[in-house]
Amino acid sequence: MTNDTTPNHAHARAQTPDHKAKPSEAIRVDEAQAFIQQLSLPARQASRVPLRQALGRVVAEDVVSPLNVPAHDNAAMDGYAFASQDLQTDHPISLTLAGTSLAGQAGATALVRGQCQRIMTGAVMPAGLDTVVPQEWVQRAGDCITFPPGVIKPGDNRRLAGEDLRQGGVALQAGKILQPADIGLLASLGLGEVAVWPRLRVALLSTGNELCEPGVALGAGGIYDSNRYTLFALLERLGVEVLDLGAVRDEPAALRAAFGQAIQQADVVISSGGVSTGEADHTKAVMAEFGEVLFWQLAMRPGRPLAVGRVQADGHSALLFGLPGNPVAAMVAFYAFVRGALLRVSGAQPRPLLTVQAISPQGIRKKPGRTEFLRGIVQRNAQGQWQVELTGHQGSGILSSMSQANGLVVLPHEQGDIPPGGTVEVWPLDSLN
Ligand SMILES: Nc1nc2c(c(=O)[nH]1)N[C@H]1C(S)=C(S)[C@@H](COP(=O)(O)OP(=O)(O)OC[C@H]3O[C@@H](n4cnc5c(N)ncnc54)[C@H](O)[C@@H]3O)O[C@H]1N2
Ligand code: MOO
Repeated sequence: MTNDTTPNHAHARAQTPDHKAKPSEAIRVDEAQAFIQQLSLPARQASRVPLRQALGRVVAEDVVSPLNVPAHDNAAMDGYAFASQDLQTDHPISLTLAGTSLAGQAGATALVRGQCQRIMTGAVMPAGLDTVVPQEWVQRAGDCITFPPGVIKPGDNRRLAGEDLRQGGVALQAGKILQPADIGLLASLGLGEVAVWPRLRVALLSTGNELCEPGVALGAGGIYDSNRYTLFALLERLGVEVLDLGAVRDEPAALRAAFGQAIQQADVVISSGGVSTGEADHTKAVMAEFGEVLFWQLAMRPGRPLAVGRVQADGHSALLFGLPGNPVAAMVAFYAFVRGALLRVSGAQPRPLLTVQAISPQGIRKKPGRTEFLRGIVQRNAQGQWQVELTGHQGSGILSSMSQANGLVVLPHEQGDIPPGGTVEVWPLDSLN
């Protein structure tokens, strides 16, 4: 990493009033991400929740397995259990039936060589027996069962105690975002509760005098506030607790009251609008009153302006993300900077985003020197390869192109034009939490 990419440098440069920032001075996306990566929240208190309320929550401490799963060696097939020494012959194997073991019964008494036990899937293996021959393989005449040599190896069709989870081992690591399989895994350990971090509280507001609430007649010069609805949905899908503080007029007193309330009530404050260079904007000045806020001009499209900082009100501290007002820019900035940060400060150690390398049949014009995010539909072509088609007009106010898309094409900073048939990286949006 050169000096150019250190967070400190990003910090210093971001202090420059953004209306003076020339495009060449804009901050790189990876530089901004690295800065955001080191923002943190004060320590929070974990609590235990019942499994049915744990989906999507973040595990606060390693879960150590209190028992072996399965608890006993058991049969993986319906058939006959026997001792593998009985396989040491080139002749058909003949065994004498001693009894029956069903799932849910305690282990049967020990058997000896030459004996076998009728056994059902999941039943505890009788002591001394280590192999199961499936019933399809045997011929049975009264108490005698026979099967050919060579079809079964020692240990076949037997599940070992602890082969899924070993007592004393870490079954789930702190930082895991609980998925359906994890909930089942905790249940398989007999645990009814799990320690999780509290849900992150995120206050959401939009700024601008033009904003009207959906459901109300649109005033002259007005637009409906869509950002608060997309952002609310993005946050809800992420599993955080959202405090919707509404649309705030671009007036210092109103902004001061709204940001003050947001900071006091939430871990993270997310606003949209007012972070660029507009004449009427008081948003940036008010944000700056609450703490150390950086007003970035980013080398990206869409989503050039972004405010990031740590703010305080009444002794309560919060992180602040001021997203650009244009609807697509606000969403792209959320995906590029906010989503990962929210997961991280909520205690999660998320796995890296799954991305797709897709062919773009159409060429794409791209200037090196900025990261571009384009909306596209990614699907398999007739040859079974991933292929992406852009969803029309890519202006940062064209929310319909985002609505049609199932992925974001990410063209990195240094990238130049993509020739027809070139390969691009796509972030699949539909599969995200
Ligand atoms: N001279 C310059 N002008 C602009 C620049 C620049 O660098 N120099 N940057 C442009 C870019 S890029 C963006 S993005 C916008 C961002 O500006 P703001 O964050 O200050 O946002 P606003 O000016 O408040 O609004 C921009 C645009 O978005 C609409 N908007 C705002 N909030 C909402 C909402 N909640 N729901 C739907 N739409 C919203 C607003 O009406 C404007 O049309 O600035 C460019 N200008
Ligand atoms: O953030 Mo702006 O164009 O990049 O909409």
